[in-house]
Amino acid sequence: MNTLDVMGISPVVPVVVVEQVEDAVPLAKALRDGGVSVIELTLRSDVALAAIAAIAAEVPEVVVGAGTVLSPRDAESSIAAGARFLVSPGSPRDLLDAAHGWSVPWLPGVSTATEAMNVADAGHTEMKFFPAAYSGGAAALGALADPLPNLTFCPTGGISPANVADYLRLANVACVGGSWLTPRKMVSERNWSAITDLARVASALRGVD
Ligand SMILES: O=C(O)C(=O)C[C@H](O)[C@H](O)COP(=O)(O)O
Repeated sequence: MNTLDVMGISPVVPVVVVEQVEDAVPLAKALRDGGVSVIELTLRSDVALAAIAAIAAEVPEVVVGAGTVLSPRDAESSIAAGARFLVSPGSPRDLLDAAHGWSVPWLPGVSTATEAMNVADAGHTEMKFFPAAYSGGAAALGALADPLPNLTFCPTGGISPANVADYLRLANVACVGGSWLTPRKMVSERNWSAITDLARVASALRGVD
């Protein structure tokens, strides 16, 4: 599976924080049942790697990746746990160098034309635009398409049902990332059917034809 394959699974990639490892599998199934078969599970909790491993083993039809990959060590431990892709908020040199050795796709983060050009120079044509809403939003991202037509983005950060369509209609956007499919309260209450409902709405969104 290459980076564009991962980006093509769902118009919205849920960005998830799992605090209790036993929530990982029902959460993945709830998203799947709503038509969202991809998860960016952030390394922002102590159980994140265990949660990735549980989903990879028990819900293999859902493509689970690791988010908040800040170091080569994060990347290696995520791949060892079963992550099938990696996402970072930025694109520092140590990650760009180490990425050549990774066996799974990686979305480095950028928020400016210069960063996007550096990442492209390192061989990546797909990247995360972060934090999207605070870096000029859909208008800024759309404006990058003229000078950088070969690059494809997954904008993330401040995207919601209210503005998601502005991003998905851009020619240089393959998917968006967002935390709104798995609100913290719904997860802590284990309200899986409500998460399935949110996923169903998101999976029906359309990108550029
Ligand atoms: O953890 C990371 O690596 C991140 O890059 C942060 C996420 O992308 C945002 O937490 C998602 O943003 P919201 O949808 O605005 O909540």
